[in-house]
Amino acid sequence: MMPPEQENTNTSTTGNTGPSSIILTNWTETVTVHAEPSLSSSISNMSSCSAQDQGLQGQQEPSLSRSFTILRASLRPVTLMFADVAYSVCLSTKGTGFTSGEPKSARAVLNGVSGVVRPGELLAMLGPSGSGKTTLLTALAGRLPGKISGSITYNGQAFSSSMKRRTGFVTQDDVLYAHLTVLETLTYAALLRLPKKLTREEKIEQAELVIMELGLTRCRNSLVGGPLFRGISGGERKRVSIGQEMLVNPSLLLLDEPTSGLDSTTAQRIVATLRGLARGGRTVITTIHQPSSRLYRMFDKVVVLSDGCPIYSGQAGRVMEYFESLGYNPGFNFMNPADFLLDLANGKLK
Ligand SMILES: Nc1ncnc2c1ncn2[C@@H]1O[C@H](COP(=O)(O)OP(=O)(O)OP(=O)(O)O)[C@@H](O)[C@H]1O
Repeated sequence: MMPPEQENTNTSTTGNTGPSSIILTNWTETVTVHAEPSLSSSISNMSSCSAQDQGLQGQQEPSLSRSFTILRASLRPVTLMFADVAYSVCLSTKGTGFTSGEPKSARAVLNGVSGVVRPGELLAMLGPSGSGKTTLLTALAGRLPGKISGSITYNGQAFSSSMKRRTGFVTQDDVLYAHLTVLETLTYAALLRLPKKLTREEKIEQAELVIMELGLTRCRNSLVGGPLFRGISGGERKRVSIGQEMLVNPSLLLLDEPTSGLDSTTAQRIVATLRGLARGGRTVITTIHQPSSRLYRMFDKVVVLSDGCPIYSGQAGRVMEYFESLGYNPGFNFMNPADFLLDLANGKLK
């Protein structure tokens, strides 16, 4: 099955999302308006706040507007294009694999995957377990070892160290220190990762802003916790991990299963956050398992993988129309498109 559209390969940004109207405007607004903002309401303001931002500039503390300007300047629109991406892993055919003379066989993990994501867009990768979502995400983040065939470009260029600095990657398994509080975790991340141009106070301020933006105020002084003692909840952990990447204001943000194990309301808040980050001028890509139709509607684009092969890559809203044109009919009108796609990817619909 072929992807439905060969997307135009020019690298211009979409619509009105440029570096001049980014999420950080919302952070300042949140600080001035809410003690503990509702995430969805703060997110809903994101894409339209450049005018408000200008209005607020005069009222802000000097340090806040300075750090805001420095971070805003670091945002660069990134158009990510991947074409015909294929990747194989070497497997030992017998024995333990510890001796170099053993015969090896290759297993294709990705096969001919293409797509394009522009600034302002949120792309979701769907597919059954083992279909290659994490492998593709890791490849797009420039972190996959070994040879990848096909092409992956960032504004038409290969992955570079400057692109690496502008990329945020949230892995499925977080690496957080159990004995630190949420505030300490994000403050240390800010002190270590924010540019030297910012003062210590400005960096701490950014950590506080991210806490508010992600609705973590209630647990800001709670220990993160771990396997040996209980700390913050699973959803809060995910948001702390996302916050660590949000702090550095990445232009390209990739997340592996940010909603796994979460209730539908928390999952919706996280996807709303991601959409808000995209609308602020970023390029956002996430893998996701079994999204509800409410979540599905928040995606701009989807790539659906089945055993490493793409069965769809394009606009999320046109998926049903595309498969209907191929003769695949869900049979009733109110089906969650994600359920339909996963049935297709699992080979349940013939
Ligand atoms: N280095 C490797 N060595 C062997 N097999 C690998 C390697 N990397 C990936 N695979 C295999 O490739 C397939 C795709 O893995 P991947 O983690 O990308 O799937 P996924 O769609 O993200 O799965 P899940 O939803 O369960 O996380 C799996 O069958 C996995 O076992």
